[in-house]
Amino acid sequence: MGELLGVAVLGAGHMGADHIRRLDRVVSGARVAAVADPDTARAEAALGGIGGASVHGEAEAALAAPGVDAVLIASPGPAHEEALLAAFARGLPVLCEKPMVPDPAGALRVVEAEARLGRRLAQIGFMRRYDTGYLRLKALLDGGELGRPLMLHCTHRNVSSPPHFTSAMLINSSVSHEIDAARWLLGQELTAVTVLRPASSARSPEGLADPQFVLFETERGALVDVEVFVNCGFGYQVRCEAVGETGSARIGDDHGMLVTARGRAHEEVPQDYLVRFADAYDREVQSWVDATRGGRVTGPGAWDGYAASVVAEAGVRSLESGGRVPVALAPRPGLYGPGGR
Ligand SMILES: NC(=O)C1=CN([C@@H]2O[C@H](COP(=O)(O)OP(=O)(O)OC[C@H]3O[C@@H](n4cnc5c(N)ncnc54)[C@H](O)[C@@H]3O)[C@@H](O)[C@H]2O)C=CC1
Ligand SMILES: O=C1[C@@H](O)[C@H](O)[C@@H](O)[C@H](O)[C@H]1O
Repeated sequence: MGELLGVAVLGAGHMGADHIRRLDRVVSGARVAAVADPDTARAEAALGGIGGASVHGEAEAALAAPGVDAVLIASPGPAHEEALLAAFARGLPVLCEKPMVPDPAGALRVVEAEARLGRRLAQIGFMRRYDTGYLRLKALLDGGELGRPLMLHCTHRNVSSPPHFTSAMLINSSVSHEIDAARWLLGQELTAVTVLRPASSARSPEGLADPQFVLFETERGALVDVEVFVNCGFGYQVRCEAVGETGSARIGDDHGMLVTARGRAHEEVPQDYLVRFADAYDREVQSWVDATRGGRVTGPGAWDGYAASVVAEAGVRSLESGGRVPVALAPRPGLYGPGGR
């Protein structure tokens, strides 16, 4: 490694471009060494003239480029397994956007490959673990301030969904964040899932089951409900209320600016995740760079990515059947420790 961690960014779309900007201008200790995207013009545009970075049409070529010490995967979910395994084969540390691998069998292959290496290389991009509100909620829960946790009530609304979005992606892309946040906040595995379909919004694309209502059960009897609505049209809203035996706490109402002008006051509502979670992404990537430069892996790992995929897949089956679907995780390899979350 040179003075700075040389990062290969795979995928230069919305998230990839934002991470390239972040690595170049926000985070310290790293530089963009290579970018791969089948759309090389998009990769060039995302780089926007950043010097010293090579552009490639294939991920493998970026991993092999000079000066690459680590990898940030921001390609679409189905491309993640191949990229993760290629990074492992080269011994490169990885920050992989969620979902780690949408298909649980593929996610398990990633866990097994990392376990065979005998050391952790992957951090998964569940950035809510770096959001100030979520961190405060976690501290309250861990400190026993709310008593034994009984319920989490979650809201996840997007202004609109991208054209390729499917009904399953409301769960395995959007709700994957609540799945990870619930496991982390409660320190419990999710054991069953039931998905209900209210009437779809007339504003949502034809055929998309949107909104959905998702109910998770946990291993110690808590319940987690999630309203997910990805074409709500009115704002990006992510809320979470924890209810315990002795108190409750809610996050997600205090984002945006309070504007007072011409005798009226209104609050600005963020329109997307890049605004709402900007600080969390910054902290996530800085923390990954710092840990990687120190030869460590911290934050959510491959086991968390795998667990999220299994729970999400159970959710998709419940969406299709309308019934309650139990969650069955494979045995956890020793590499991930007994807590694993
Ligand atoms: N943490 C978060 O809040 C968010 C995470 N994401 C995740 O980030 C990832 C990317 O999402 P977006 O940027 O929204 O998608 P996007 O569609 O805007 O960009 C994906 C890019 O990857 C490129 N690509 C396709 N196959 C590739 C391959 N094999 N190797 C390298 N590049 C490839 C595409 O040409 C495209 O430029 C997904 O996993 C998504 O779930 C997306 C939005 C927010
Ligand atoms: O990860 C994300 C997107 O992929 C997903 O599609 C959105 O619903 C989430 O709000 C966003 O954080």
